[in-house]
Amino acid sequence: MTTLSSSLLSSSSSSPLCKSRFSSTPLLSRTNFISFSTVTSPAILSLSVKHQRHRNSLQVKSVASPTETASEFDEMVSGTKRKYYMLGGKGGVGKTSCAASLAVRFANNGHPTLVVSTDPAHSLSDSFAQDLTGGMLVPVEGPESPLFALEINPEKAREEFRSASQMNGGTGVKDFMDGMGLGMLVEQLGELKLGELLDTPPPGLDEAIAISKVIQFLESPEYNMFTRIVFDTAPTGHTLRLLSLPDFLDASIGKILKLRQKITSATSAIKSVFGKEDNKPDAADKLEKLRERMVKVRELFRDTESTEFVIVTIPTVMAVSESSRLSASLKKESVPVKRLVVNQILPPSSSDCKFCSIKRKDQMRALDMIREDSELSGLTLMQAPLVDMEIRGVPALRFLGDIIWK
Ligand SMILES: Nc1ncnc2c1ncn2[C@@H]1O[C@H](COP(=O)(O)OP(=O)(O)OP(=O)(O)O)[C@@H](O)[C@H]1O
Repeated sequence: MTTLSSSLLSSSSSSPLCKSRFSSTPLLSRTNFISFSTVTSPAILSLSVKHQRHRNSLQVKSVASPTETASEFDEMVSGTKRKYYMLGGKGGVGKTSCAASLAVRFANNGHPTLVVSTDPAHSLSDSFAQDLTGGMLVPVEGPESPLFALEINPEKAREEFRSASQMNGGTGVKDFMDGMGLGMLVEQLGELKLGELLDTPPPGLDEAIAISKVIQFLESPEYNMFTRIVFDTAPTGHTLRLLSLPDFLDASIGKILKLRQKITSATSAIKSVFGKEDNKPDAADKLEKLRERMVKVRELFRDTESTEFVIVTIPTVMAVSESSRLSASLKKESVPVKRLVVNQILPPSSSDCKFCSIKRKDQMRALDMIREDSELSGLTLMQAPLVDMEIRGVPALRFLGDIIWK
């Protein structure tokens, strides 16, 4: 266990691993960046070990001391029981890159893995440089064990949800009930505001539906081979709403089902007199299944045995503040959180331009904030350097994953 800020941000003697790709750019000309294209070994962060000052108690994984035996990743990768990793944080901090790199790392360590984007603004396809759209599982080429990716189309998933709910509260039932003089009863369905909810979905609804859709996939025998499921979730606000949504939806669907029961018993006598058939015999079943899946989503998020929420952040005051709030909210909702990934850290450099030295100081301040933050200081930190090119495709993700997930 070592300190974070000093070890990461102290200058290092020049290293063959750090080469500038910006030599023609005046602002960045004297800065050393981690270069994916020039680096062959992922052991970049060990460079900073000799510069660390033991200043605080933060646990920093990638600069592990020689006495440490089991790594964080050893813990994450061990066991064949299915585990879920949800990666979330502020918009643009690198959630997708970190989620995709973790999925590649699991697949390269023997786990058949599924990586799912539940962010309505998907970037998994961009990250893997492969078309993953279509709402179905797509095999990703490259890793040693099977890796599949899934981008859930939120609108399509919402439509399915809507049609399942309308089977009980839609115009078909209303017309029939109106015909029976019982329209008033059906109007109560309107008060549940489910239709409104689906017309202007609150942040989090798409994700709740997306995750329930994943559970639906995983229930089928053809997909039960997956032992690691990695979720690339939507930015913080959506995720927080998602946590309370399953309860809310569960309650709404529960009310609909109760009302349905009332309607059914009130009309069954009339139906038998008129000899009318119930033309949607499985509607309640479908809705009940949906409700059950929502309950599973809620349980999944709180299951310390199989699920972990990993917060991804960058070393800026704004991102750290948001991560702290996210951590507090997750704790309040009893969602298990153990690790914090700090992404885009400027790697050690022998010489700094003015821009970089200011940036470094800024990052140092943010890293100190993490160390002093009551919410974040208890988490194990995993660091990712800022690399000098966009992380796209399996080789680049593998490179990043080998650095972060140690
Ligand atoms: N460590 C890094 N070094 C260099 N570039 C990075 C790093 N991490 C992420 N990026 C780049 O930053 C951009 C945003 O990353 P990414 O899409 O992973 O973020 P995100 O948090 O998922 O974004 P959003 O909230 O919009 O979904 C991408 O272009 C990605 O390649």
